[in-house]
Amino acid sequence: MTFGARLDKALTARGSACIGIDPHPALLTQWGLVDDLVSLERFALTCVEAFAPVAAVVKPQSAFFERFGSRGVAVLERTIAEARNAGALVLLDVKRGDIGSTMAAYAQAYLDPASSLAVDALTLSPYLGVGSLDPAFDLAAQHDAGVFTLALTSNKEGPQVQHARLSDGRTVAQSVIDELAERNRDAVPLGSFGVVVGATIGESVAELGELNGPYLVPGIGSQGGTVDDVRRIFGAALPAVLPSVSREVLRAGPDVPALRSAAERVIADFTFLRA
Ligand SMILES: O=c1ccn([C@@H]2O[C@H](COP(=O)(O)O)[C@@H](O)[C@H]2O)c(=O)[nH]1
Repeated sequence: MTFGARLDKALTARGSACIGIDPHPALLTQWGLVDDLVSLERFALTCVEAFAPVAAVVKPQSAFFERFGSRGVAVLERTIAEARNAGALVLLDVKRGDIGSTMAAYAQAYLDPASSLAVDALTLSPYLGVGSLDPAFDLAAQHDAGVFTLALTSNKEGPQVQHARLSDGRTVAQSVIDELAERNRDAVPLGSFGVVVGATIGESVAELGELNGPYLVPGIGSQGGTVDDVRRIFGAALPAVLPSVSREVLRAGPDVPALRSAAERVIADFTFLRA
């Protein structure tokens, strides 16, 4: 089954929410942990226990694992494996992007099922040109995995690049979405090639109705984005929206039932997406 089909099924069964696993140093401290590898593992596996049985998607942020070097990456591998075993789709937020020949190696790392870092989907950055990501798109298609390519990010610096206009008048963000839409053409019920559109973007400078793929929507909660922002930005595309929340939920830890309740509140807030 393609990633798009698996995601569609998971969103129907579990509700539309992606819960982030972001072991920020400040959150480790707030949880009464210290900033070390043992705490990283405790934090990540507590998140898996709380979220993976109920959330459609969990999203580990690779940076917070990589900062501990190879042993942090080993914790990430265990986090990915345990979350998938518990029934969640795992979307790794790692924002890779490089020239095509190097991109092929990144793709192998995250999308080849034989890799210890293999995930259901990952995030990609298109700013070496969307075509440079083709090796990842091709491997994702080969292994029924998914990708989410940055289009309109939630940070305030994004518009400088993403709102720029091409010679044909389209914004850069629109051109990214259009290339992914081409990859999703004819996919049923949902394509596997998603884009990232933040809840904090204000008015969209891109047409969001034609992707036929999922929208990963970060920026909700700690960055100021709201449920109403999501409703306003996406219009007819709302059923394909995957809202993503990290710190707002993680602050409920380290108690597993409290973390799960916080995740379930996010799921409940977004039931309207597929009502
Ligand atoms: O445009 C983007 C793309 C990715 N992110 C990532 O999502 C989470 C957001 O965390 P919160 O605590 O919910 O703010 C984080 O991992 C970012 O790297 C994003 O925020 N915006």
